[in-house]
Amino acid sequence: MRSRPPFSLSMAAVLTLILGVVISAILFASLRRLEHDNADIEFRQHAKLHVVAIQKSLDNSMRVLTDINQLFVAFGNVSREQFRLFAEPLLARNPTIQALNYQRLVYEADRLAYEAGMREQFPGFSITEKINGVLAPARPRDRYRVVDYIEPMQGNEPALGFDADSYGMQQEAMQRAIDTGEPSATGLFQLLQERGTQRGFIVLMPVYRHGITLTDAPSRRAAVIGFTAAVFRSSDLIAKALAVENPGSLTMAERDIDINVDVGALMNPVWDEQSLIYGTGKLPSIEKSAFGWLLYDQPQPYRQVFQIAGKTWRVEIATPSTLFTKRSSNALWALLAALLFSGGTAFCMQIMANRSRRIQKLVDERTLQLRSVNEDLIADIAARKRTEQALQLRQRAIEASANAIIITSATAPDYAIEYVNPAFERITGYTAAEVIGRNLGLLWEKDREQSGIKEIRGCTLEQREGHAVLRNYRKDGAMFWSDLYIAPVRDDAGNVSHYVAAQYDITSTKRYESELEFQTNRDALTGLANRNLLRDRLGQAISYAYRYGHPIWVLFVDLDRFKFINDTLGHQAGDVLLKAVADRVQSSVRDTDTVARMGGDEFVLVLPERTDAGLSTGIVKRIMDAIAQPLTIEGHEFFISCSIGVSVYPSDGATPEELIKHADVAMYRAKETGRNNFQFYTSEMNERALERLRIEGDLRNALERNEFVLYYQPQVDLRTREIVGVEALIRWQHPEFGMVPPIRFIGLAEETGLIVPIGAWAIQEACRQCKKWQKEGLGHPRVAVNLSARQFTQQDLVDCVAAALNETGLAAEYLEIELTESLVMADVDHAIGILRELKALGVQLSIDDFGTGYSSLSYLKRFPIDVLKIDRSFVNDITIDPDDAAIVASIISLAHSLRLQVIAEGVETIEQLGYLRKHECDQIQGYFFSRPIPAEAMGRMLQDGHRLQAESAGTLI
Ligand SMILES: Nc1nc2c(ncn2[C@@H]2O[C@H](COP(=O)(O)O[C@H]3[C@@H](O)[C@H](n4cnc5c(=O)[nH]c(N)nc54)O[C@@H]3COP(=O)(O)O)[C@@H](O)[C@H]2O)c(=O)[nH]1
Repeated sequence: MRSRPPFSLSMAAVLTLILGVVISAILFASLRRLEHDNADIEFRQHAKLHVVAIQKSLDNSMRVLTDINQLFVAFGNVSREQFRLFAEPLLARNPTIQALNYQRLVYEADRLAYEAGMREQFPGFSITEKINGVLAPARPRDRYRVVDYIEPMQGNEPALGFDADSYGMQQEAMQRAIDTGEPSATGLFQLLQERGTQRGFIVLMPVYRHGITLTDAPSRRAAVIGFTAAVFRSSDLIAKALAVENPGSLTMAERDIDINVDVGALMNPVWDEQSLIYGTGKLPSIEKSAFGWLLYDQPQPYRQVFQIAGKTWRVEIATPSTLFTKRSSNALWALLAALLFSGGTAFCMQIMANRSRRIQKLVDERTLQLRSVNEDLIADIAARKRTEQALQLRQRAIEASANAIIITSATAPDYAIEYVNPAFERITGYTAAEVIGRNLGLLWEKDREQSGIKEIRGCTLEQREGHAVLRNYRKDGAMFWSDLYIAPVRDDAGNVSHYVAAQYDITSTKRYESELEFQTNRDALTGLANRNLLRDRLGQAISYAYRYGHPIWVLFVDLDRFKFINDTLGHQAGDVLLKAVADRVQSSVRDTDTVARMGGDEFVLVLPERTDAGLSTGIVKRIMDAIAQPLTIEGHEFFISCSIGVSVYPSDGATPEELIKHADVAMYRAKETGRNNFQFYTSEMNERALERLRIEGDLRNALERNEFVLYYQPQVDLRTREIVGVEALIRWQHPEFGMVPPIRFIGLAEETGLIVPIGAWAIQEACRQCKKWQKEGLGHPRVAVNLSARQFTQQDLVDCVAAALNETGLAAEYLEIELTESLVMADVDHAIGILRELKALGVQLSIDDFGTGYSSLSYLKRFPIDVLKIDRSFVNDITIDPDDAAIVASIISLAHSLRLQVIAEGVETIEQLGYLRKHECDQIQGYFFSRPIPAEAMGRMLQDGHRLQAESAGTLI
């Protein structure tokens, strides 16, 4: 049940009411003002009429008096009868006049006669005066102003014969009348004939002797014989005047003005009770208040002053204040009507406000309900939208998934596919249309021997989740690895209605795993086992051998001259060679044997002995033979040999590390004994290997200990037979091992980087020595210094050479830098840059071991070189190998065509010398002339002027 709202005034209603009241009040005030003004105007109009009436009445009376006076002027002597006849109609027409009389001036002398004559008509007549308030015969005096004629007689009898002069108050008026000849009124006094309390007055007008010319006051006084007078009862005069003016009504005020009118008429210009001849009400008091007009009708008093009969008359008309409702209630009614209207309007407003409030409340309630419903609706819509969006998102996510998603029916036995996403189509090559309705097994139907298939089947039978890695097959038959997750989908009742399967293509992962496995255990270049797998396999083999008491052979294979091939042909060619060797080695052994590559050109083989086939050196030879087979790389045929060290389990070691290390030591020994052979490990070999390690350690301190020396091998000019140069060749004077040849430590120094400071020392020392010889006057041979690969890549090589020249003072032209052909060909552009810088110093440049590499003629042209040095290996066989002889001849010819000097090294025999001379080789170097010798010996040779023997040269050629 709805509760009634608490009553409250609406603002609109209150404002309406206030406005209504204000308007009502204004309306009321306006109407009241109007009414009041109307009443005022009306009052003044009527007041004027009153005044006019009074004035007219007085004027008329004065005219009557004048008329009666004119009677005397006209006739001189007027009889009583004539007077009566004349006065009666005048009086009838002017009822305001109490009486008209003629006052005759009677002198004392004439009194008796006069009185006697009068008694004839009026027995007992005598001139009278008022003595002590009682009429009595007038006391004798000079002159009497006797009321002789009086009309009407009735009511005025006491006045007949009265000596008016006995009233002193008339003297002034009488004198004024005489002097002016005009009517002149007396003051107010009690008339003789008055019975009541009313006062009266008399207006006198002189009667002059007939025929006298009146020029001035004295003549008038002298000529005056009497007076005509009009007698007025003051109140009656005004009352009658007002009545005459407004006949049929008591007062004009009562009839016309409809208000009480106070009229005051005075014979005085100022208000004076004594001179008040007529008065009603409370005149002259007028109540005045600022808002009196609002509630009371009281017009402003009307005053008028005028002159009549020598007197100033003042008439004042006022009305007492009366409640306006007495005569005017329009304003009140209007006020009431306005108030009622305002109240009604306010009430209506209140009702409307209440109604609006109720409606508003209802609207609010409905709005709240609607809002609540709306919010619920919005929330519902939002929830639906979210659900829809979530569904769409899932749908899109499934569609966008990079992995295959399959939904199948849970109905056995088909478990038919109902949905597959685009990823499934992409991965398998099947379209959705092709697989829908079929069993997911179509992906592995040609490869059913997989354990994962059993797991997936178990999942569907037991209605559970599951996972399996499977080999699947695309529509085109290509295999791919699939990681398949399957899960049951339950309906609202909890029954399995479908299965959802997510299929991840893990082919790349599998490939990566196998690659990783390969990288972890395999040599990337050859695919052979790497160190890891080798250790693992060797460990397993040791375990097996240990258990069954079988021996194991570990072969350490190192290719001979591989570095040369690698340096000359480049890494790519080296790789080809290594792969070929790997294949040959692999195919030389049993599948169960392990072939590993240790890095570079080193291979290790694990050959466990088997009961069916024992181990023999035949296996080693077979391997060496396989490797020694000719090999063609980039069109060049190579014959490569190897050195093999063999260690045997258990005699040479019990661990993989020991066995590999000892095989390595044996391989070194094999190398030392002339390459292309094999050596079984012996304990002595180990000592030598240890010695090598020691040499490496000592090499680091050799420079500081000044253990290096330079030997010099002379270079002889074949035309002059004189020594024109020397090659500086380093030697290490080891405190224990004696003189160590460079072949034993240069490689080690290269590997360790020690070649850089050692090489720098060699350049410095060679320059110093050469300069010394020059200073000693031993001629000017140039000194050639070998530069290793590591030095050639040294940043400050040029600075180093320049410093050596500067510090020793050797002229650059006497220094020759020897670089191997393979070194400059490794990076031609770099080499050209360095060579140019070196050449800019002024030094000579020669290419060492020329012929062993593959110098391009175009490159050769670009190199700023001076000398080509024919490799010893060609020189060695020029007398027995026509090919080498041809090569040497070609090199000489080529060098000359390029305007280069040619020097042949390794000249040991006179035949070699003869061949070289024949082919115009420029210089030779070799044991034939001199081995490398210490500096002192070289100095002596220079000093001695040692020359190539002409006989020998000539003989041999
Ligand atoms: N980077 C540096 N390499 C150097 C330096 N000193 C030497 N070497 C290099 O060491 C290698 C071996 O040098 P070495 O044992 O001194 O052998 C030289 C000669 O003794 C040898 N030779 C000279 N004539 C003959 C000969 O008639 N028969 C023969 N069997 N051997 C001979 O040849 C070596 C000089 O060869 P090459 O340098 O190619 O002219 C060697 O490669 C040196 O380069 C060094 O300071 N720095």
